[in-house]
Amino acid sequence: MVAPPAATGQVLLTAEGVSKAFGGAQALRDVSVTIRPGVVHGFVGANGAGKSTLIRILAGVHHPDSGSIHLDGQEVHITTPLVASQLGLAFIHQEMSIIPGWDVLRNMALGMPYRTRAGIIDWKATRVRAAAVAKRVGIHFSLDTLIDDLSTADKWLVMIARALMQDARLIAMDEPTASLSPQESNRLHEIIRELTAAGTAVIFVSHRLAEVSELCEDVTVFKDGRVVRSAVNERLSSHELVQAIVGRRMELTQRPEPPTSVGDVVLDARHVSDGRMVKDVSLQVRAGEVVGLGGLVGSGRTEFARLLYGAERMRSGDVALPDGAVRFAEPADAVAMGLGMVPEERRSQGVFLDKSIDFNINLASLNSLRVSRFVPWLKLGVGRRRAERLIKEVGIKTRGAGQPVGSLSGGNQQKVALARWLAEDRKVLILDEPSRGVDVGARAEIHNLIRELAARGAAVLVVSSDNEELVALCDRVVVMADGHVCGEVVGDDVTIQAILALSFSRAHHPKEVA
Ligand SMILES: Nc1ncnc2c1ncn2[C@@H]1O[C@H](COP(=O)(O)OP(=O)(O)OP(=O)(O)O)[C@@H](O)[C@H]1O
Repeated sequence: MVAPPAATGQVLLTAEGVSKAFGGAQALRDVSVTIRPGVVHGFVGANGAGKSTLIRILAGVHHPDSGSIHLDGQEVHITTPLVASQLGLAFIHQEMSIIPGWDVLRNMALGMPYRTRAGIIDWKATRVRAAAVAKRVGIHFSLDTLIDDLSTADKWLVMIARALMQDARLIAMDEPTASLSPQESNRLHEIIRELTAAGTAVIFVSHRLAEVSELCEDVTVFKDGRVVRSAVNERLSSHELVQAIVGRRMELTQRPEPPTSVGDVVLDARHVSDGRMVKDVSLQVRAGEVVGLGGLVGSGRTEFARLLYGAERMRSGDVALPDGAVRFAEPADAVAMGLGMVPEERRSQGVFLDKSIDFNINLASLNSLRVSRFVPWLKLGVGRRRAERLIKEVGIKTRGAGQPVGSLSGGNQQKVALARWLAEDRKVLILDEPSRGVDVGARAEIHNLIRELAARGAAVLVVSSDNEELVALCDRVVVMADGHVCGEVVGDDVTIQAILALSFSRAHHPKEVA
């Protein structure tokens, strides 16, 4: 197959007829893509469709089984990440390659040929260049700031600055906005527009189809390792993108049916504070209810959820479950008491990457697999069948239950983190960003599963920065700002506008002294 011709202008890079298999799994089949200079090119597709695999091939991390790559019309063999970098190709992934403990300057300079004077790194010259690049991407903090002290959005800026330090001609960004607030995403979009205006090509991977539609002039849609649509100089609407990705029309944001029966309060948090980010928060969730917790980044939502399941210590306040007041020292205690949780940081807190899907799914419900209370054996066959059933129900794209979670695509790892809590009925589920990185079709499936769990009597608290998700999923949404609960919307009043209005409601109040 020949790369689709760019309708207008020049061509920077083409991949032609690229195929790649991992073991028995065909990740890419005869894929062709054309990247134009100065253009934002969106890569979209379901989880496991092959987007990251193509990017890793361009980055020199994987090698194609067949096919070719041309840069400026010349065939190139990107055998290692160093070759990619020398060719002017830069890559920024979700799990950013920042060096903790280093300052911004050293993180920006990483990977570029250091300027040396008499064999010693010339930090003075490096700093001058870094300062110019930092200004270009709108870095407003000192280059001496410790990288660990930056927000995710600011770390992205540092990564973009690093790419520019290397004079990158193409920057591929894998889900850059997945962890950013709408405001931070808008700022990143502006920077991307400036980069492309100056001639840099950008590959932009995202499951947020509205932003792809707005930002990307060219789009490639992947499905099951193939390209199913290449749009050149043509903006596809969100609906057109959904149709290409899932192969059918789908409503994007619909309110859920109201619950048929809501029971007693199951999770009762009163006056919870951590002395820092969470200030006197009270919230109740009843059996059968899906309650959303919204607010801007930094509002204290995630911190509050982490206090509830024992990942952080409460300074004051009470949390009660039906069996009485609880104060968990660690998440394992919460799990033993019938809580389930999907933490925000999936890769570091949610799943064991080197272990199989089977192991990860059954991890929280090992007790139910014991042959008897007195025998330390497990009914492994039961566990395996349970894992296989859930793989089907949640739609995890895999070769089988024995596959290590680390070799799944990002969105499929998230599905495993969620499936663990579907293995057994949980009284309370706390889900932080449950569909981050999950494709549009699977997202709807995950939402259905969460609603089903609630219908079976679970009390569900969903923390999300994605207001569309809160509208599509929750019966009621509590909004936090500045560490406080600043309001609540219920039923038909749950709209994106109402959540946003509440999120900003404290913005003009003077900050309290904690
Ligand atoms: N290192 C690997 N070993 C085995 N299989 C792999 C490896 N990397 C990717 N795969 C498989 O290749 C397929 C394509 O995965 P890829 O990561 O490219 O998908 P993706 O479109 O980026 O998905 P997502 O949106 O979830 O990030 C998946 O089935 C995945 O399990």
